[in-house]
Amino acid sequence: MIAVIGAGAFGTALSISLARNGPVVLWARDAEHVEEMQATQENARRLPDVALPQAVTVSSDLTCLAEADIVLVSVPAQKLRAFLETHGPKLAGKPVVACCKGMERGTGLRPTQVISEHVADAVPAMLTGPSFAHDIARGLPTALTLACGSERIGEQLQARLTTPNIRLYRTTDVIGAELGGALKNVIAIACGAAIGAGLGESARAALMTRGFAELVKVAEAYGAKAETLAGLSGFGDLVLTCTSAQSRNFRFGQSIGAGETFDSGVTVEGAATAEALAEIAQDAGLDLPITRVVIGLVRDELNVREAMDMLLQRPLKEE
Ligand SMILES: NC(=O)C1=CN([C@@H]2O[C@H](COP(=O)(O)OP(=O)(O)OC[C@H]3O[C@@H](n4cnc5c(N)ncnc54)[C@H](OP(=O)(O)O)[C@@H]3O)[C@@H](O)[C@H]2O)C=CC1
Ligand SMILES: O=C(CO)COP(=O)(O)O
Repeated sequence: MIAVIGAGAFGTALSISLARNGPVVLWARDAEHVEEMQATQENARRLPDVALPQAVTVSSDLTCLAEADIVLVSVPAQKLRAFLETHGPKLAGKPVVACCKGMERGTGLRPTQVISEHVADAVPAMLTGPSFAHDIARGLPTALTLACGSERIGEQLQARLTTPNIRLYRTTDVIGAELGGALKNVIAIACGAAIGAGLGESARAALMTRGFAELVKVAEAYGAKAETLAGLSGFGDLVLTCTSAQSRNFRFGQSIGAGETFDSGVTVEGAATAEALAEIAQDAGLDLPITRVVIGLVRDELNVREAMDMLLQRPLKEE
């Protein structure tokens, strides 16, 4: 059986799709939330208007993990450590698939590194790529990356987690898959801010392209492979997130650009990841101009016009 930790939008969507292969248990920390989902067969708080199939059992009791041979963890990257500090030992020895996109503030660690710190004999893997929760839950076609350092376990996970509407490509480049997914969210905030401020589609294309160059610079410095970054988990997800108003990171940027408020309860991974990235970039001697302006925008230390001037007035260089 497959267990999914975290009944957010993504965990719920993955459970719905995986249930087409067999039984799934979806764990949520809040017993009241679980009761609501059981009563209505829907996760109205996080993924409204999609029915939970019978093959999904919703529970707030982690003893369900004993029966699971694969565990997907779908809590936000900044919340992963808190979950594992309490419950990590229950995952010992199992393949644990991180489904979150981010870099931890204060440590700069990737989700699979946080898992390895807290789960004994962990076999960490990563599921990432261009997909909105609602698309997956509605059965629309998607293609994602499954990254696992072990070729053998990666193949097993690829087979078990492929569903009728999720086609999985496999890689052993875990670093590349994780960093692509984390960093594209920062660039999506920049693109959203440009569009929200009315700077136009040419500005968005420039930010996506130079943002991708920034993503590649960081990820290669940490050992990622160029082909992973050019694939679904990097370029693919950058395109989706920077061009769709379904993206929360993009919408958050758009609200900054338009001078509007944004609901602080909405998960926006790119804001914390930009800060984490700046912390590690300084130590690694990396110059990340787009990340820098995103931090300025998020902290409200810059407006969009000042951010654009900062980017445009940098010394001229070769592409
Ligand atoms: N939504 C999407 O389209 C996609 C999301 N992702 C990634 O999935 C990850 C999760 O996002 P998403 O599901 O959308 O987020 P949501 O905001 O919808 O849900 C977050 C979930 O995490 C739970 N949670 C938070 N902290 C803890 C904790 N300490 N212990 C246990 N559970 C916790 C929340 O529980 P509670 O409700 O009790 O607060 C909630 O169920 C992110 O990294 C995101 O980038 C990836 C692809 C697509
Ligand atoms: O990662 C995602 C799409 O692949 C979801 O993006 P948001 O978190 O910006 O909504």
